[in-house]
Amino acid sequence: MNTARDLIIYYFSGTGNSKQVALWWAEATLKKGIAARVVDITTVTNPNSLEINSDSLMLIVSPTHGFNYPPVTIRFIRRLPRGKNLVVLANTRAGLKIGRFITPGLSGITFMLSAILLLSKGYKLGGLISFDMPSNWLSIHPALSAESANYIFHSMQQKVQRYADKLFDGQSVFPALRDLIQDLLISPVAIGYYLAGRFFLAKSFYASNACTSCGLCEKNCPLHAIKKSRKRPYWTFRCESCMKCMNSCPQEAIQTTHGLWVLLFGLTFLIMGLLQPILADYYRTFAGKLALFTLILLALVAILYPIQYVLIKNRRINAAITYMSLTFYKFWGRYRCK
Ligand SMILES: Cc1cc2nc3c(=O)[nH]c(=O)nc-3n(C[C@H](O)[C@H](O)[C@H](O)COP(=O)(O)O)c2cc1C
Repeated sequence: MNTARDLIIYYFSGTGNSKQVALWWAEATLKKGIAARVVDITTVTNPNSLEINSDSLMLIVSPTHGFNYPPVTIRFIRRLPRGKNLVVLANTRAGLKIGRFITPGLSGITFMLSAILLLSKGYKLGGLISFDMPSNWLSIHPALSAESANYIFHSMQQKVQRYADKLFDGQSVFPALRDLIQDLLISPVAIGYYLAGRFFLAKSFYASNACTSCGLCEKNCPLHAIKKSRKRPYWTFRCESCMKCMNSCPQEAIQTTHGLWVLLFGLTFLIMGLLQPILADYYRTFAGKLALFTLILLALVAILYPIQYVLIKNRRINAAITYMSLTFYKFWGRYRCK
């Protein structure tokens, strides 16, 4: 039997999946007669000053973004005080339903990096568990149907109960280790996303003509990444693409600029071609080419996003960009965690 006197659950959640998993854990823990507390990490201003009882069991739940915990979660773990507590790491991933099967998402370096950070602070690892919740990554795929999402929900709630039972019976709860090989294989992409990809994605959002300037996206952004200028939302580089804004906008006015992605990639390749005679040394290796491509792409994003922001105030230009956004079309839908 695990001897923890209570469970403290720290979570980050964009669209509600990780929050839901945190709440299921609290419920399962309370059923065992053990106290449970659920804390949203975005409400903790200084993790370093947290006073955590040495015999409390800790659970951290967060989505996976680009095969890693998002920066907000890593920052939280990095800033935790030193401690000797047992910590269980959990992530929620992109689950899809095919027939009766729930296909697993990919964790990449999610657990490796966080485990190293925690162990270096003196914590002990009590478990590593992934929960394949309905995918919320609507910049790249349409929303799951309500029926598929409900099926996945039901299955993951049972998984929480199963692992809570095991954990409090003192059994090993490291099922995520089974994914180690595929996680190691995907780790270069995880590093690439963390260093560069997320900045590109953060600048793919804009508000279409349907925006009523209600301010909800700005008010509810967990990372305070949206600013409003002349009544329209503007996404800063603080954005971690958690999808809360897009999935909860009452007008479904927040879109991803898919059409402009194509133009942006085209422009980046064009500049790469023009620079080749000058920077021939960088073109000799794949790593050199990739680094250059990424730098040019990010520089273009930084320059063109403010220009796009001004241009989309023109209703015709806005409409043209919107017709090139897959997220605008009805079939794409939105993901709302129930
Ligand atoms: C920007 C972004 C990146 C994502 N990357 C991954 C990933 O690498 N692997 C994965 O399995 N799921 C990935 N997902 C899916 C989410 O991790 C998953 O839907 C999660 O349950 C969302 O949790 P939340 O509702 O608490 O924010 C990604 C989602 C987003 C928005």
